[in-house]
Amino acid sequence: MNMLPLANSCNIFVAQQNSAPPLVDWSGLPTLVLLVAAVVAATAVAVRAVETRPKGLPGPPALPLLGTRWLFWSRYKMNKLHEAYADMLRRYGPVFAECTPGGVAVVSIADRTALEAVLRTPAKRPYRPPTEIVQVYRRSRPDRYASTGLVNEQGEKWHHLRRHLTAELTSPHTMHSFLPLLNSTSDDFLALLQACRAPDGTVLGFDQLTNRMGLESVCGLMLGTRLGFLERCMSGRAATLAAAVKAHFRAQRDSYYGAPLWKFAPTTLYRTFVRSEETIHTIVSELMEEAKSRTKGSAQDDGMQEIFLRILENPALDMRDKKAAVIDFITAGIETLANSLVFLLYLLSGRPDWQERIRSEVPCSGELHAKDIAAAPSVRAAAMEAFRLLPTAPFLARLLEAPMNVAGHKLPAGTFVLAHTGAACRHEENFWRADEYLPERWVTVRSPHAAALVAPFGRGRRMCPGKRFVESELYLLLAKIMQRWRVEYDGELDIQFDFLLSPKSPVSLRLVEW
Ligand code: HEM
Repeated sequence: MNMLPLANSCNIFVAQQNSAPPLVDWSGLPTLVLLVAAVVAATAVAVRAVETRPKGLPGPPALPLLGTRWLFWSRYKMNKLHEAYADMLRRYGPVFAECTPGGVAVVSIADRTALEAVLRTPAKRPYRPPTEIVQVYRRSRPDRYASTGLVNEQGEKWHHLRRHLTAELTSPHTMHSFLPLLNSTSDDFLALLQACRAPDGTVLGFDQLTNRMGLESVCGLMLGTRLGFLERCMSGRAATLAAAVKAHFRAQRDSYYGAPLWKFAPTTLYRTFVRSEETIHTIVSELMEEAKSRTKGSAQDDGMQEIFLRILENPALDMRDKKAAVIDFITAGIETLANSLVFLLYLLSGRPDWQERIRSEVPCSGELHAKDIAAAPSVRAAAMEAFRLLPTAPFLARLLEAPMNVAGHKLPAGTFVLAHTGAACRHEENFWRADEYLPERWVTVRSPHAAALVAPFGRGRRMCPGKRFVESELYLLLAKIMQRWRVEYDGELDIQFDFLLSPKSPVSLRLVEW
């Protein structure tokens, strides 16, 4: 997802109306005119940056031209953004405002009542601020992109894409049909783990192996075929794709929180982003072509093939949108899934008793069916609790559709809001022993228990369409790992913000025979 759900640029209104090429052509502009224009623009922006914070809202001081972004270049580190927000929520309270260099207020909310109100708002076409760098690049490539894609589009265009692209992905029938393939993919993943285990059970670079699992399973789901990313020696193509996805997320983070120079000149950041986007496009296009030629002549009618084929065959969609959708689904699925699995196992390593409990609830070996998972509430509780404590998307971005009163502050329609669900879930007012990993709270509820705040896949009509698939996969993988090994991890996992919360690579954990 470019996750997309996270913070994004605020110059979106301008960018949306302006389909001019992204980068200024400096060569034809006399320097003096340019300088005068820059000074006038800078003065206007500086005045706005200081003025636009909603009245009475606390927050860090905004500087001319920089807004509050200077904080991410001085006091805080961009790769520790989750800690930066935790610190700001402590300093300024559960509702505070930042200012972008463009002078737009971004209101952070971690107050329960306000969060519930924002997440409950029943918008028909919820507006999630797009990632500007993706938008700018895709608009500069009309040969490849008919739109900026499901993740970044808004309004009717978004609704059209969502309606035509996600029905298969979100259907229980599809997931049911996909389960046998998911079983065999998970078995191959376990075989890979086994092959990479040292004699004491240590698996070095576990996160990279889970990335390959994410890649294989999401490609399997979208393209209807196994691609071999779980073979012992990873192909150069898989490694390149995984690296490009990581670079893609990081570049989105830096484009938002770093200096916005990429908007004016083709900086290294912009070029890195373009390279990652083009690498992903090229590799996924190849995979799609290969999958298409494989499906020719094979009249297999299973749920997973339907996703790919139905997207390709849908006459209501432009071919470029179909391709972009498969690319976006694959990009959205790899890291999110891998990070969630690492977080889940890391947290469980501190609860050997809960691992025993899972093991006692699942069959000893063999293929697992939906009914086996349904009969193992401890599996679902373990995953839910990991999503509460370490969600890979710790906040959701929205533009308010209507004015809203938030903790005594009047926010006008159109306000850019960051809903900090992750931070609110760690608050003692919202959860009993909030900072502890206690899966039992999802079996026997202990007050306080603000379950509505746990929103790892977002909320409302823009909620993640991969949710059903991810849940099936995480449950299955966890059950299969627990069938075979218990998990151990020494020390504390180092977590960083790569536009998603991610474990700092490489992660080593131990898979020990029962
Ligand atoms: C653990 C795995 C995943 C997590 C935690 C996750 C989380 C999210 C979140 C938080 C959002 C934003 C929702 C909102 O704004 O309300 C989102 C959107 C999205 N996700 Fe996921 N996701 C995951 C996996 C996937 C997978 C596997 C796919 C595709 C197969 C996918 C495709 C998308 C798409 C296309 C969107 C944009 C939807 C829209 O704007 O209409 N995600 N995801």
